[in-house]
Amino acid sequence: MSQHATKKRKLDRSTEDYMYFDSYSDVTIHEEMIADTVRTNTYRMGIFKNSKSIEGKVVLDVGAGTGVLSLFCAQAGARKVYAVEASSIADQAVKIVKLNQMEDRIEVIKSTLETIELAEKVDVIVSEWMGYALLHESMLNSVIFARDKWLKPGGLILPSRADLYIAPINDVVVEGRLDFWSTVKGQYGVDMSCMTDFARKCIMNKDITVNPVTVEDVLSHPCKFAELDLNTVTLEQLRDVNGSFSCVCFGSSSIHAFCVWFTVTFPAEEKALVLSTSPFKAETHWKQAVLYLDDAVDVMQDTKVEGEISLYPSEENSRHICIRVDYVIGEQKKHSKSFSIPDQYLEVK
Ligand SMILES: C[S@@+](CC[C@H](N)C(=O)[O-])C[C@H]1O[C@@H](n2cnc3c(N)ncnc32)[C@H](O)[C@@H]1O
Repeated sequence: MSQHATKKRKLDRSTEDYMYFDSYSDVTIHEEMIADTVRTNTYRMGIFKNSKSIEGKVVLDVGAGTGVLSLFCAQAGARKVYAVEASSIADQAVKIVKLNQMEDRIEVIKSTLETIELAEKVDVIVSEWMGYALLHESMLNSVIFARDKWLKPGGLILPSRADLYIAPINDVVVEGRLDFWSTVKGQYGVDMSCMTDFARKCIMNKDITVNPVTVEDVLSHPCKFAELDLNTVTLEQLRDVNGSFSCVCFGSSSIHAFCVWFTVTFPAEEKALVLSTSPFKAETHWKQAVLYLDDAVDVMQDTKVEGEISLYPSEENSRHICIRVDYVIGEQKKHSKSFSIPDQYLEVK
């Protein structure tokens, strides 16, 4: 093995958790989340629309961060909110609760959810647990743990459902980067066109890329491939969230990648409220997960794109998501490709 070779090792659970909670102890991630007005306003509305179920009730906020959702619940009339946060951002949540004069109703508990002892069961669980491609971070496991241990029978979970979508996309930026190497000769008199293959291998690799995808990039109607009911989903089911898809292309183009995104839904008396990370909606900090094919594939109007997709935790770090797509485009034979979130911490020199 060369001096520069790297290999991946499996991290133990406590190292995974240390790295994970450490990533939430800095201001940047909380700034990004609070500044994401689509996210934060939809949670705010989702909580207020359920105020009849919250008024005078006990709420558990799983992963409270700065305490923003706990404060929304207190403003919606909760009698008591347990704001559980494992990272050191909990110290800031204490200050924010005090600043808003809610210390009589919100109790910040600086601990992992899995190790807390509460004096009572709760009527409502609220949590913002979604990661890239919905399941990155595996935080939904903690919400399920909380539901099974602390939620009263018939209690409310906000949000209460999640849906996953896929669509083929064209990526003009990647197209431009690949074409670039054929333009070098015209500019400098040196032919670098043979770099195109190398560039394709580097760019269209096995990393899950998090990019904002625009409506114009999307080549078919979205296809829903999985839905999770938070009232019933089990830890076992989260080990492999999968489904099939079948899309029909709008017109002539090249498919460079699949794009995956999610919605979560808040129940409401009249119309349920949806927080969407779709490329057809306003951008959120989750953007979209982009999975590049090995090669671009030309398609025409009505070309069928079908397959199966599966999301599962990485073997090296159970908080990291992997995605496998088995797909057929038009008359092509079946292809399979597995993707993972790139992580410098998993590489040991
Ligand atoms: C996506 S952030 C959401 C923060 C906040 N609720 C908000 O909406 O701005 C998730 C937070 O949950 C915390 N968290 C994740 N899993 C947890 C667990 N098992 N126990 C306690 N805190 C947890 C993380 O440290 C992080 O601060």
